[in-house]
Amino acid sequence: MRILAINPGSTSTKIAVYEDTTPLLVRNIRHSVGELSHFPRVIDQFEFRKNLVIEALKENGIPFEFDAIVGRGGLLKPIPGGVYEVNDAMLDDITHAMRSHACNLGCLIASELAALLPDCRAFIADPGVVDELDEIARITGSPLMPRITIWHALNQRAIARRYAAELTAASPDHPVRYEDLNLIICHLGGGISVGAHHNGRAIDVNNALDGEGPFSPERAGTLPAGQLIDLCYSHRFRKDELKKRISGHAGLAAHLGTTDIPAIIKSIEDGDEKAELVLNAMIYQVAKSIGAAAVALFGKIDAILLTGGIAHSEYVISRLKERVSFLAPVYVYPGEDELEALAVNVLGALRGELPIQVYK
Ligand SMILES: Nc1ncnc2c1ncn2[C@@H]1O[C@H](COP(=O)(O)OP(=O)(O)O)[C@@H](O)[C@H]1O
Ligand SMILES: CCCC(=O)OP(=O)(O)O
Repeated sequence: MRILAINPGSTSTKIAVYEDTTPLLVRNIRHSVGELSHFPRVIDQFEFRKNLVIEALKENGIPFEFDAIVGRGGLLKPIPGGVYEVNDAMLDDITHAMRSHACNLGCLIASELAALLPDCRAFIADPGVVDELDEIARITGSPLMPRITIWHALNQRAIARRYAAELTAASPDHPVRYEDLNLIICHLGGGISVGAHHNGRAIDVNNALDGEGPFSPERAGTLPAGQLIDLCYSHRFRKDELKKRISGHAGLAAHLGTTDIPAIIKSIEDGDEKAELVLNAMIYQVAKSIGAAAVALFGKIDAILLTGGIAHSEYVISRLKERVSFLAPVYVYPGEDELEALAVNVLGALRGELPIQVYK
């Protein structure tokens, strides 16, 4: 089976081609804040990102022949995890999605490219709206505003399974499954999500997109609600501009004008005190979220797993470990397994080993 996996993130477009479980191509195309600022809305990046995928295939001599195309995404209604075939209801909900994020493009690009080929099917797997919250975690102080989650479901699960597989490989007589573990998993990407996983379910995890949790390279995280309301009525910003102050032009992008962590660390080394304070504040907020997840798990934690692009950074990881290592052993999985997870999920579905769910 030949599978094309497409993962549009807030700061990158990642693609991979798999022949069954063998990767034939893996590409990570990074996008600067300036490059994406030309597009008023994320949905306007559709042609740009689709063409990047087609060009990457051409440049690497990969023929446009696939059994399935799978995209990460999108921000649908809350649904159980798993593999879903793209259908009209999904495309309609994505096209009219209330929330904007690059992962919405994954579903749209997969669908459009699959339609160019006879017998090629389009899928998504474990989108960011996978919802397994404990009921107690949904309640906020306002009945008007129950909590929802938007998070790196695909990668957090993939990393959890990888950790369990590593434990099993180390002690084959004592096989361990993700479903046996209590884990805190922190994805450090353009957005940052911190999940409390209890026996294979993310019972609590922040909404990494819409103003909840730690701030991140391009998200505001939790904001002071009163000040936000005052800003809404200040006539200083239009609604779409204010939304960008929560997701897009927020976090490190708003404070420092870049989401590029290596560049920020370089300027800290060159003596930029503002950059140092802001990056350290982001690390501090992530550590506090990990502490909150520890409480959700009653302090019974097998491991803390740190993943995402920023987990490549020794600067960030060493400072995070300093604050959270007292809770549980910390393991680092730099980058993500999202492309492989997309391909493996779809392969399982095409082989009849995993159910293909229908989005309604
Ligand atoms: N080698 C690296 N060292 C430190 N930070 C990195 C490295 N590579 C990527 N990053 C940072 O990781 C973030 C993007 O993470 P990623 O998981 O790719 O996110 P997304 O899917 O949101 O685009 C960016 O802020 C980027 O600067
Ligand atoms: C879909 C929400 C998860 C998220 O924030 O993803 P990115 O880090 O890729 O922006």
